Amino acid sequence: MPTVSIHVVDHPLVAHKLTVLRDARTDTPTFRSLADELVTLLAYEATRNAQVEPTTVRTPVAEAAGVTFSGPRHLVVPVLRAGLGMLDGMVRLLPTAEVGFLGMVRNEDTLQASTYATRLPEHLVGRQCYLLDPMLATGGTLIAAIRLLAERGAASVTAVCLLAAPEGVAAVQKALADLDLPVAIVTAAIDERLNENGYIVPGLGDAGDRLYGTVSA
Ligand SMILES: O=P(O)(O)OC[C@H]1O[C@H](OP(=O)(O)OP(=O)(O)O)[C@H](O)[C@@H]1O
Ligand SMILES: O=c1cc[nH]c(=O)[nH]1
Ligand SMILES: [Mg+2]
Repeated sequence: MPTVSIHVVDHPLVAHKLTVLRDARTDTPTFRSLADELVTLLAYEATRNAQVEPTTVRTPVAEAAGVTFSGPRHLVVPVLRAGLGMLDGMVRLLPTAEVGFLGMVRNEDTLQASTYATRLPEHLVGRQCYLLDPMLATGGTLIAAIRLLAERGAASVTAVCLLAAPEGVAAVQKALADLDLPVAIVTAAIDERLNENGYIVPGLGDAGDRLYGTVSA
């Protein structure tokens, strides 16, 4: 089994929301709330392998068999800045998760990612981790973020991305083939390609700018 598995969520609600998100006419407030809704739908798929153990509860009528989360608390890590726009949508489904932060930025000339902030637990042994980053373009950002979580002992890493480029998916699979923990990418779509500026085509533009109303130089 490859270390990195890819899950494209095929659902009309996801496809509809993504279409409006892509639309250049969609304003920032609408973009933000749609991204939030879309993440919650992706989170449903991303948490499919959440560890649970059997338990029982007493209903008003009888004893019922059920499950409860097991193992150490989940860790949710938005990759600043744009990943912050995905945090509420994710923790809506995982309210008991701990939240860590990674600040990363891609140099738009070299397309190399660098890390400017790290606020994570030192040890992640046994913990299921969820990385939030809307755009998987060249893959440089995600590769560095996943490696960092793996080095700290994460039991698994699931990256939730709104959009991915085929080049980025291939780069992540190649770069992380040596890892011995399960890595998954859950996304709403894999687009056609990257353009000469490293942007996803057709994509949705710069996710951070569209979420926060800024304009890239
Ligand atoms: O796959 P890659 O080629 O590494 O590119 C993807 C990264 O680029 C964007 O972040 P950006 O650097 O624009 O930072 P921002 O979130 O602060 O806008 C995006 O949110 C990803 O983190
Ligand atoms: O298409 C892209 C590529 C990188 N970052 C973005 O925000 N959009
Ligand atoms: Mg940006």
